[in-house]
Amino acid sequence: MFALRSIAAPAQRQCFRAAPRATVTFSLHNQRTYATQGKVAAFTGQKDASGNYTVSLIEGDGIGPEIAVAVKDIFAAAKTPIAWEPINVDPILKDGKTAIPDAAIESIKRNKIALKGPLATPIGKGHVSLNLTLRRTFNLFANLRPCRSVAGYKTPYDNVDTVLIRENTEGEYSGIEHVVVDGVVQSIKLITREASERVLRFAFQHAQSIGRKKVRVVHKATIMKMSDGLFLNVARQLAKEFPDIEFDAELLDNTCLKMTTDPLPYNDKVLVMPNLYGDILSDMCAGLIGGLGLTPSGNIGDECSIFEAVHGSAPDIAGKGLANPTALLLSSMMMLRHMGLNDYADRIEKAAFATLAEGKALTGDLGGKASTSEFAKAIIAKL
Ligand SMILES: NC(=O)C1=CN([C@@H]2O[C@H](COP(=O)(O)OP(=O)(O)OC[C@H]3O[C@@H](n4cnc5c(N)ncnc54)[C@H](O)[C@@H]3O)[C@@H](O)[C@H]2O)C=CC1
Ligand SMILES: O=C(O)CCC(=O)C(=O)O
Ligand SMILES: [Mg+2]
Repeated sequence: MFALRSIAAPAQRQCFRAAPRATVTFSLHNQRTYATQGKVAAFTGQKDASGNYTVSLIEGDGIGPEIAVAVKDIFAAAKTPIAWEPINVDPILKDGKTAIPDAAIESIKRNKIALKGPLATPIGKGHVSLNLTLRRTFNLFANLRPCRSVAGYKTPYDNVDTVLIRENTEGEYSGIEHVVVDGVVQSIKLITREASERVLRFAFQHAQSIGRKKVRVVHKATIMKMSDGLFLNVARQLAKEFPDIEFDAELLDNTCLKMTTDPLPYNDKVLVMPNLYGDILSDMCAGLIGGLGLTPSGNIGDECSIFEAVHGSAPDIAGKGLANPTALLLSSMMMLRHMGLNDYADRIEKAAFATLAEGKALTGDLGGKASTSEFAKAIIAKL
């Protein structure tokens, strides 16, 4: 996909991978974590004449096509009633702004649902992030990012089970930047009552539906008194509508300290926060359980939803068959549950967790030697 991009190519970046660790077994099966309940509108896609739902598929950049093949193979082996509709989201310019091609927009609008591999973003000059463009185009206001320890894969923290919800359409990612004078630039963090209220409402509803009794806003209203202050005040007001949910708030830096010291007190909460904080905290949470190869996400909107891993295109390992497809696979499990295909999700997820727990066919990020496709085949063998 890179080669086709007219606007710019992303720079390679130096990254690190989680160190391999020994494995132990413990059990952790709270499938409600990987659900999307609390959504404002239910999935309304229709089956075709063969009984399949059509899902728009963006394979993405870097490791995207490799992990997408793994998910497609597993879905085919599980006879999941999904017909994939591959779409091309190479950016176009509309009125001087980065936009998604019309055919891709129509596909997602028609199907109401998409699975997406990572899309790379150029640093500095070049097109606006296509990930953000997709979220804004379809008004995918809530980015749900659950993060759960993988049974059998030992990290410094056992039984992590965090649920993070990130405002997904504005905040620090509004993309409103300009040069004031040479050497001085301004970037506007836009926070609106409307977008804050809809993501906060989603957070309270999601907490109710997954049986969590606490919602916590993560913020920096001490510094960004007006913008984060508005987000926090809207949350305080909204909390009155949910008397069964305990509401509180925590400063972002303190949250980072506490989560990396002991994440377990966060297992009974839903965390909700402005855009950038959620972006950073969700990668941090991934680090608690074994890395970005393991954490899924859903971009939830009223009319359609797009499911994707938390991670990016991983240029350091792309094209080598090394990528861990678990994060995209778990994202597709969230997608299946969102579509009401819970039995398929349960079955595939069980096979995936059994493969991870067994530890014989792990990818390199988890200390194993298996390729992406060998890992996928091991899951298929357990279906
Ligand atoms: N939602 C999306 O599509 C996202 C896109 N990006 C884009 O991805 C590109 C690369 O960004 P980076 O900062 O390198 O972050 P990254 O998430 O692509 O990679 C960070 C580190 O995690 C490892 N990693 C990520 N996914 C993995 C997997 N499935 N299996 C094994 N290891 C994995 C990578 O090898 C790398 O060492 C950038 O252009 C960025 O804009 C970044 C994050 C999210
Ligand atoms: O769009 C990008 O380039 C990065 C997005 C990102 O980091 C995320 O969605 O977590
Ligand atoms: Mg990110």
